[in-house]
Amino acid sequence: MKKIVVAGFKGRMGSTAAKMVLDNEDFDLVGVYDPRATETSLAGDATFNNVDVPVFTEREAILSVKPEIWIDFTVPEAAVKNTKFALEHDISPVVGTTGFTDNDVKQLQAIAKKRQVGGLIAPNFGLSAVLMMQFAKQAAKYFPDVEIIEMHHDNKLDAPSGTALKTAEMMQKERGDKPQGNPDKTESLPGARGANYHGMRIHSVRLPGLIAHQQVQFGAVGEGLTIRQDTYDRASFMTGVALACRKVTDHHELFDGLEYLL
Ligand SMILES: NC(=O)c1ccc[n+]([C@@H]2O[C@H](COP(=O)([O-])OP(=O)(O)OC[C@H]3O[C@@H](n4cnc5c(N)ncnc54)[C@H](O)[C@@H]3O)[C@@H](O)[C@H]2O)c1
Ligand SMILES: O=C(O)C1=N[C@H](C(=O)O)CCC1
Repeated sequence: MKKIVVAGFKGRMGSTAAKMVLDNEDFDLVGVYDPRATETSLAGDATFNNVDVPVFTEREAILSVKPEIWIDFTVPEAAVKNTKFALEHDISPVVGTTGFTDNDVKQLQAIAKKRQVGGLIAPNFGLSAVLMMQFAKQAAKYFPDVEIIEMHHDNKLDAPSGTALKTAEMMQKERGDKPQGNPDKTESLPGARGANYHGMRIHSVRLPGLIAHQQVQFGAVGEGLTIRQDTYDRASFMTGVALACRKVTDHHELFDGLEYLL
């Protein structure tokens, strides 16, 4: 049984992940962590089947339950520190928190390599999102003019989304740098044309009712192509999280994207 701790268990994704761990017979939920928690055990919480799992509000204390895997759905600033902490204690991180910079990822990968610990940081654990990114990369080779419209719930902290940034990075590898639109354009309202990633524009929509959605829209003379992905339920991320928990400990490096474990 894989001994797993979930950081951010009071949140939308952390609570879904903790339930997923409890629901899988090859996983053992040895602890949950969230500074926001006031209880000391999950016993008495029907959401988590009243199981007697210790609740931690201090990171160091988690070492007492000797986890092998650290699932993280927290906030960017905490997640970078949590991932470093996990790696330095030979715990394999499975991180879904978004907002990591390229530099954060590189530094964490260096720690993982040095300590020979396997792990994963993935901006999106949905299989449809992984495929959407791969299809977009493929299309960008032939259609370099593209804009990303990402749409999320209005409680989301980071913008653009981790998925949009990763999609743009993957497409940039195919299309390179290319300014788009009219070079003489003006913006009567600043930001009207969205964020600029190597010439590609990214637009972030935040609305109640949404979960996570993305449209990658390509345009060329006389034709267009739109690739769209929709997440209707956070449960959809759990197949990818469970897969990562089963596979990361077979590796000795920190991967940046679920596609490396599929
Ligand atoms: N990779 C994916 O597939 C995927 C899917 C959904 C969301 N996300 C990302 O997951 C993250 C969490 O999203 P959410 O909607 O669950 O947010 P949320 O606000 O509902 O939950 C975040 C939780 O983290 C806790 N937290 C804050 N600081 C912490 C710390 N130092 N240690 C432990 N916990 C801490 C908060 O108290 C809160 O309960 C976001 O970055 C989001 O973009 C990723
Ligand atoms: O709910 C969120 O926040 C999500 N964030 C991810 C991102 O930033 O790409 C994607 C899944 C949902």
